[in-house]
Amino acid sequence: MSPFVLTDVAVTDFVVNQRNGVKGLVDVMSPKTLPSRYIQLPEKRVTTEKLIVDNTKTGKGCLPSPAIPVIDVSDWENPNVAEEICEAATTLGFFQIVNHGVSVDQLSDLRAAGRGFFGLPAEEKKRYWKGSSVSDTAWYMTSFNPYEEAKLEWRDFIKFEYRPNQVDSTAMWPTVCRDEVLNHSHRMKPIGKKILEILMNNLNASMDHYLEQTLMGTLRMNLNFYPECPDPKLAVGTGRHSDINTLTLLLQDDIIGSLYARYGDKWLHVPPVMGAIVVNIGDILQILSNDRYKSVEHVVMANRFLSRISFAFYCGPNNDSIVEPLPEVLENGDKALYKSTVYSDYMKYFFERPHTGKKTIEWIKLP
Ligand SMILES: O=C(O)CCC(=O)C(=O)O
Ligand SMILES: [Fe+2]
Repeated sequence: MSPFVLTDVAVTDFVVNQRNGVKGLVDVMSPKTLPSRYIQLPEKRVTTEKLIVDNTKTGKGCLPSPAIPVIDVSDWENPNVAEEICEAATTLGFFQIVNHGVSVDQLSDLRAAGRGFFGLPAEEKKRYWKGSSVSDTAWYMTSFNPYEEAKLEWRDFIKFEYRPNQVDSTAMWPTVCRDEVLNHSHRMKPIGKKILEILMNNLNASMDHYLEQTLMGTLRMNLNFYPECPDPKLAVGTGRHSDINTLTLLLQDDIIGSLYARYGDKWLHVPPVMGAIVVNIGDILQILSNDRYKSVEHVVMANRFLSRISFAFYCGPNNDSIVEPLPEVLENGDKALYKSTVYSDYMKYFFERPHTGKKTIEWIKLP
């Protein structure tokens, strides 16, 4: 029996104000039903009728279901690789890559280190709470923006920001995962660069120093933790959003598939593939390419019996970068679809609100 009644006020106080996170709630109170603070409005839930069913397995329907492509990148110079990447970026906005050079063991070590962080005593994790973190480049938080959200997301996370020129910026990162997080970013950065080069090449834009600063001048990583949830159908792990960067390289759990990408008015499963990295296009690539590349909404469901961890490596612009459609994509006389925006303003708009689908990019869309 829970020692407290899990009213909205009590949950907010324990999870947010006392900084225990949703993992703290599960560890200490083991709720048998979903507290109402987490019961999403029906339109925010991902229910089975909104999922795309794989009709190749059921034998129903005549058209095959779309599927997120899995691209073998063992030879980056193979023209098929560029073709498949550009095709996925212009259609589904999501693909997975395999044979990228990071081993299954290295990925498992990262997962173990990430679980190590979330498994720390609450008092230890609280030291990183956003707004009063002991590190100015690492913040721990629950949900997404709990001070603005009507309902909370069933997730805790820690965000790391890489500042290459600031020598000791990682000194205060949690030692339980610092080296693995740093190693992972060193492995992901060249992969992100390769993919961005391919995507820019396809737009006839050359990746000079200036463009590189806009595409990947700032690198960040989110470690997301989704505890077991008493009623996943009513909750959401990460709410509907598109990423506000250029490119995300995501390591998801190797067994539990909880990530869904928008396809029409339905949700398409992004299944776990052994050793794969999920890649998705962010809003800034959609803006730079004037809608040639698609930043696709996605959502993460919670799970009943198992916790899940994911690692999102984000390539994005520097705060003072101006984002706008590239001259190369407007050369043929196309009208710019987005107004010029300073990236820090774009981020502010996103982070000041709850997760709300594609609202941020719509905000700068020209009439
Ligand atoms: O947990 C996941 O699979 C995805 C998380 C996500 O969308 C994000 O961190 O931007
Ligand atoms: Fe995302």
